[in-house]
Amino acid sequence: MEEADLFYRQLPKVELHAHLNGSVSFSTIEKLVARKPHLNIEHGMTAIRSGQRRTLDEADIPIICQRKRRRGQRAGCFVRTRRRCFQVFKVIHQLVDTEEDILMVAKDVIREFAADGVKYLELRSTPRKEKTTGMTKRRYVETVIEAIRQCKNEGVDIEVRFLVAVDRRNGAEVAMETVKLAEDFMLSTGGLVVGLDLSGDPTVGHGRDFLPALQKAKNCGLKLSLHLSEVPSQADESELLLNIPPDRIGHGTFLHPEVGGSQSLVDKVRKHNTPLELCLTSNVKGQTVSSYSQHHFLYWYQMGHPSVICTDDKGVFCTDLSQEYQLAASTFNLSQEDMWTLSHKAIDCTFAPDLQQQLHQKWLELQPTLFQL
Ligand SMILES: CNc1ncnc2c1ncn2[C@@H]1O[C@H](COP(=O)(O)O)[C@@H](O)[C@H]1O
Repeated sequence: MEEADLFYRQLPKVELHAHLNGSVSFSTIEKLVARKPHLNIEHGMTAIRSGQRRTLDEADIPIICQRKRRRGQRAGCFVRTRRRCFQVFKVIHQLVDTEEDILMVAKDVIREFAADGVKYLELRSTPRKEKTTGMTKRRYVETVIEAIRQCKNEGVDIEVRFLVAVDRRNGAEVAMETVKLAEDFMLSTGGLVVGLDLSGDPTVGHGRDFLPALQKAKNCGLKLSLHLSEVPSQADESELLLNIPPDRIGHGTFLHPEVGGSQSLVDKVRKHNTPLELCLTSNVKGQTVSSYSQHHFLYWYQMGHPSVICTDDKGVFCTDLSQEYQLAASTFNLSQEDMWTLSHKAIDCTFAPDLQQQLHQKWLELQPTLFQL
């Protein structure tokens, strides 16, 4: 491992934007595929490798076609290259449809983040009911919580909290039910469930439909992390959602005036000092940002606004948090000390105020050895 790789791996980090099923690694996918060979799923269908890009919308897919048997080739399923980002999640959901799968996936993801030097992780996931296997939304959340507890008992060196996710595709009524579920778990898990996420295909539905559910969540003490302006032309929606206001913003790619947002949106974000969760590789591979150097990280970072580097979907986008830190440093010419400060400041953006002092302490303990490398 090169010295710079080692530095970013050993740098203590905070991950605040990680979708559980988007974070499933290659080795876990292999275990899932072995459990469900009848699905004929190949790894190329669950990840977007380097050099590959996908647009975010999921319309006019899947184009899962039967491959004609040619000499030297296995028959089976393949997906045409124009498959889009959100289709990939549907494939992963087919593979992860029992409590046993969720437990394995969540434990593997937690261990992998820990091995990557992440000391505090906020996982988010959409509770799913699966008729065929009998999994309920409540059991789904209970199983993720069980995975977090088991990792803790096994001594994995990471603190984990959970955000219950609302998928915008499922509409306002389901969103309200999800808030109720999140509230129940916030009260019954001793602080492991800390908030609510609004995510899903940003081109589907309108944020105004979710205002009552989001407001209810906020009123009952859940922290709000909202995907906002992830795609262009959502200024009206962002304006409405920023009025709540959220506690953190996912992506915020098109908030600023240079990319079709507005100064009024930027002013709102700045007024509340709302941290942004920024996911470089996800945005480049999802084609909402044309290249790393064009990423809006620089806009907010130069302003001194709280900006936290995150992975989004480390499995789907074939990345990890160390790599994202390293990419940001090399793209924007930032020093290792700058990246240290960035990871340290991320502690103040977590939804676990009870842990912040302990995390600051940990960072200070690790600092001398890190800079001796
Ligand atoms: C690429 N940027 C993104 N924008 C919006 N939502 C995203 C996302 N990446 C993932 N998700 C949301 O997370 C789900 C998968 O994890 P869970 O099944 O919930 O654990 C996706 O179905 C989508 O709703």
